[in-house]
Amino acid sequence: MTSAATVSAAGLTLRYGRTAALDDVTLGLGEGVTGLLGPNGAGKTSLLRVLATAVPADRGAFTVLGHDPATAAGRREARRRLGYLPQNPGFHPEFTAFAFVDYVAILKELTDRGARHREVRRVLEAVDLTDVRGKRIKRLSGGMRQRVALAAALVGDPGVLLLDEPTVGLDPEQRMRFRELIADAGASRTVLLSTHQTEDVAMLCHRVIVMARGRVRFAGTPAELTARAAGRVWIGTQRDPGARAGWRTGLGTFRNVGDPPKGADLLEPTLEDGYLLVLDGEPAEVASV
Ligand SMILES: Nc1ncnc2c1ncn2[C@@H]1O[C@H](COP(=O)(O)OP(=O)(O)OP(=O)(O)O)[C@@H](O)[C@H]1O
Repeated sequence: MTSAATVSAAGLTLRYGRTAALDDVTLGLGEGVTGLLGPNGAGKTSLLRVLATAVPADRGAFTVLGHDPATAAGRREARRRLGYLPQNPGFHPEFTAFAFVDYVAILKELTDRGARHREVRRVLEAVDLTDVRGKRIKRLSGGMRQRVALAAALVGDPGVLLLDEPTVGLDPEQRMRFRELIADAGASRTVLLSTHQTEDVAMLCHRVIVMARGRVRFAGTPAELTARAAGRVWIGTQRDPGARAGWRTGLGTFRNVGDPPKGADLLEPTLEDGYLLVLDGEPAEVASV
């Protein structure tokens, strides 16, 4: 479903002292939801912060819907088209849901009070929070707070949404509900979704990017990532020496991922199996996203 890239990045590099949070990241995003997977410290938040224009990269360039944030005018245009849900949204707990989203709308330059309030009501409705819009944020559940943060990111109907681990801490039902909202948002936009949940990616995403140590290690479809583990997952009575990863299941057997022995009892791979193999020093395979 992707056609022309809506977000293109080339050679993005961001260093913190000796750590390369981003190391020569090149990618292209299109409409739909792209999942961003990677272990702790992989650089996911750094990538989202750079693309959100919250932090400038040390090297490299990118465009958002054709606008280049390297120039002041381009940055203003890019920011008008971006919605960003950061990892820790930093709510003021005394704000009501409405007041918080309204505050974000003011920051997004919606100066006409009537039009702004209509927009705030629209985005709160889109995330199903109309009934609690007058409640203080400190009185809302974690799932509701995440929806307030998503509403804030949706203000102004941005063409590009950057979501940093929005499903963390949600119970399965809330997570399902949140996935639906993200899928809706991705129907007509570009969404980049950072997550540790491989099920989020399997159930929701059109594309997936895997990062490790600041580099893109894989970019392709969820099916392509899962296919990386075809013929490489097997069941055994112990962790196999040929396994790159292996763990005891609830049934007491071992699920092994790696190089199976002859005659191994092979299992259908999951996206998580493919992800584990990509992380285990597999050669980088970067298709266009
Ligand atoms: N402000 C900072 N100062 C110093 N180092 C930083 C800073 N922000 C990030 N880093 C480092 O950059 C690297 C990438 O961090 P980043 O937060 O982007 O990873 P991540 O993939 O989002 O991790 P997580 O899954 O734990 O959120 C890590 O080594 C981290 O310690």
